[in-house]
Amino acid sequence: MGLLVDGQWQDRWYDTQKTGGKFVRQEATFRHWITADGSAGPSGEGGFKAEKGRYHLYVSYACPWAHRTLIFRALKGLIDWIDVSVVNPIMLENGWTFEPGDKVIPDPIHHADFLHQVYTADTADFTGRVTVPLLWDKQSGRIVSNESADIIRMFNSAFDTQGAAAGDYYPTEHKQIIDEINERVYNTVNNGVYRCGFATTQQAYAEAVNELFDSLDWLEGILSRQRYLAGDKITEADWRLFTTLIRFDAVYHGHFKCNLQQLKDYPNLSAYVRELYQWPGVADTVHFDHIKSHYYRSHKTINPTGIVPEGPLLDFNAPHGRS
Ligand SMILES: N[C@@H](CCC(=O)N[C@@H](CS)C(=O)NCC(=O)O)C(=O)O
Repeated sequence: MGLLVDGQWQDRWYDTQKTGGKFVRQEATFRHWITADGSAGPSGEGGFKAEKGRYHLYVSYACPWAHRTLIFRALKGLIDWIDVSVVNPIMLENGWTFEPGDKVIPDPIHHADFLHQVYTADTADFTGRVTVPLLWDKQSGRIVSNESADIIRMFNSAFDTQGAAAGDYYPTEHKQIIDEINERVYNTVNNGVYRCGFATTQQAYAEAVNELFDSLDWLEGILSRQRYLAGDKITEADWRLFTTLIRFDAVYHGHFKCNLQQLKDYPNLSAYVRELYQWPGVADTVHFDHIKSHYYRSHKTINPTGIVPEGPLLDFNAPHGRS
């Protein structure tokens, strides 16, 4: 684990000393948008028009943020439009790599050994973390975005006039409620599990774990009254929650010490995760081999032996009963 400083790779773990043991995630750096006509989006510059075959997505199958983008690519029928490279799940002193391994898909554009080379191909003196997902424009030779929340919004609508699959996961009438849910889910659940796992003081961990389980109780309550988080239709808010929940019992409960309960202790949340897993196209985006080996083998400060546990045994194909 490391970062680029003036274009040079440095092997450094997250510094939590200045923040009282708390893990603080850095803001993404590249914030341009693909739009239907190439006009500028809500941030960044214009010039990124939605076109078949023009963009390339770099992901890790382990990463919950990258996972969102793979789900939207599948839901919106963009699999043949946007090619994907998949990094090796083990992230150590060189950060994300394309070291050959099961399900690793190499980089056909830069033939990179390391993901940081793709960042410096855009900005030679780049300073910052080298994260997935990363969306690359083959035409201009530039990074479009490394922010998953933006990338799923682009995939949701930018390609619609050119024949993407139907479905609007951020409908105008529900934007406000989706934004409100996203805000709490991001801070206390999506990033909350990392705040538990990467905390380096008891107090920082305790704060994060209590907020996480308060939010899971709140979400369980919502799902006991309605089918999806924003009402009777599935939205972006559900998919953003899903990528954390699907990893919960397998990695966050043990490895990140999110262990006041397991997901299976929440009847509504666990049935809901099964329903979303069984959604057409979604199971193909879930790879527990990469998920488990990434977390247990990459974070040496948390799991020095690198041993990957055999369990728990999970069956996301069991009937969900949420009709
Ligand atoms: N804001 C980013 C966060 C992405 C992110 O942190 N990805 C992790 C993998 S789960 C990563 O690549 N971490 C490498 C690092 O921080 O050095 C997004 O949502 O796209």
